[in-house]
Amino acid sequence: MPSNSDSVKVAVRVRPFNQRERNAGSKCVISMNGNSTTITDPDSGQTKAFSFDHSYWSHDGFTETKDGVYMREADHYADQRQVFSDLGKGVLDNAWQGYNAALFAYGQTGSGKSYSMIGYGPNKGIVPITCEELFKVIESNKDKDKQLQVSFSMLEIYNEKVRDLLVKSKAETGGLKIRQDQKAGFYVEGLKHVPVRNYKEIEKLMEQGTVNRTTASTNMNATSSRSHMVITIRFNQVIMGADGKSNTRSSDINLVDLAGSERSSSTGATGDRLREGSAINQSLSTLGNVIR
Ligand SMILES: Nc1ncnc2c1ncn2[C@@H]1O[C@H](COP(=O)(O)OP(=O)(O)OP(=O)(O)O)[C@@H](O)[C@H]1O
Repeated sequence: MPSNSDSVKVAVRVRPFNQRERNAGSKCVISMNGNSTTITDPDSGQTKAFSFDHSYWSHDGFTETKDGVYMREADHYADQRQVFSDLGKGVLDNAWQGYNAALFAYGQTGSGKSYSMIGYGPNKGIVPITCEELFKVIESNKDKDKQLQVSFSMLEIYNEKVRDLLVKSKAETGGLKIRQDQKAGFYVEGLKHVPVRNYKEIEKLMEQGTVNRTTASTNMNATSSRSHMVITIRFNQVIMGADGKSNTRSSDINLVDLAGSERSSSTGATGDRLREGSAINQSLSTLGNVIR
């Protein structure tokens, strides 16, 4: 990360109630003011405020068009574009300067991670908007001495096993190996990095990967992701020098949609779902330790 910006930024987002919460007559205990998020204990009325780099209110203040687009109606509503402008854009700017960047979506199951990262239907999330914006700039490049190359990979970690989401067949056992190289750092052996020439190609790969990703319905979320997903956009800028030698500036943008933490009593998980849930919770707590 460049030294003139904070190396870590944290944002929270509150989504609208889902059907289950509406049926239960739930009351919203979160309020937001600027970057501050306040939680109120519904019994005692006690409040606790937290400050983040961004607090996004997406609970209400919008209408849904007949095409299914969530449109801002009130000023306080944070739409997908705004979340991209604050978070995805910084990641892109860093990539242009040759820095690696990572964006994680973390939260309880059903809290809206996949919605923010990938999006549903016409409400595109950070990942597709970032890719779209990247290619807009690439396509406007008129510098003949600068070649811009992009490749795309997409993997999931399901029950502690790494699987390439751009490969259709689900290997019964095994999974890809994570290795460490002195120069390249950590990498996944055998993972496909597909060269892409335009946004349409990325969109197609992303659709394919999303279909291959393991999801299932639980009591908490009808479209619950049962795996952690990592999309890597590798961006190379090959710059021709006056001496005829080329210089490559390379950066990886890692976009991570984690599986949600869950309580088996709330998700109603048994069998496979329970096994997945316990792998998810264990790996999230390990990730927490690593970050700490
Ligand atoms: N900001 C939002 N605006 C409107 N709807 C949202 C928003 N965030 C989430 N939703 C809706 O809430 C539901 C759950 O969201 P999502 O699938 O993104 O959760 P998740 O955190 O990825 O869950 P899991 O960890 O179980 O995969 C979806 O139907 C999604 O469309």
